[in-house]
Amino acid sequence: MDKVFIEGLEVDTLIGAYDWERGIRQCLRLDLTFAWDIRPAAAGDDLSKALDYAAVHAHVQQFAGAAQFELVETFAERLAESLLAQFGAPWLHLKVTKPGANPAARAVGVEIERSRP
Ligand SMILES: Nc1nc2c(c(=O)[nH]1)N=C([C@H](O)[C@@H](O)CO)CN2
Repeated sequence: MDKVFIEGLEVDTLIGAYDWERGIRQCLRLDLTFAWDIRPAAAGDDLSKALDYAAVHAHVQQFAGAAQFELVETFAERLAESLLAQFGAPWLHLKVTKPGANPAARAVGVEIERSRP
């Protein structure tokens, strides 16, 4: 299956399990890959048949703006559900990185693959 991807998308959200994190917003970096047959869009040079990565970006920003999760796991799981339902892709891979969460590491986070039920 073909893929449509967005790499290194940065969003601000309320995220964290510790008390000091509940009153601030932090950056998460997202790498998203969707399974998507690009041939119909390419055949007609037609955005309406493409998985519009600008629309995906807007959806992710709105989601992150409203989210208040403690764990990156919850953020990833709920965002994956929301994206699959909204855009109708059959499958996605999502990596959520929380930069700076662990000063001893370059980055920490989670990586998931989910399919549309
Ligand atoms: N597996 C996880 N471990 C931790 C998380 C998390 O979301 N998933 N979160 C924290 C804290 O919020 C930390 O990021 C603060 O720097 C600790 N461990």
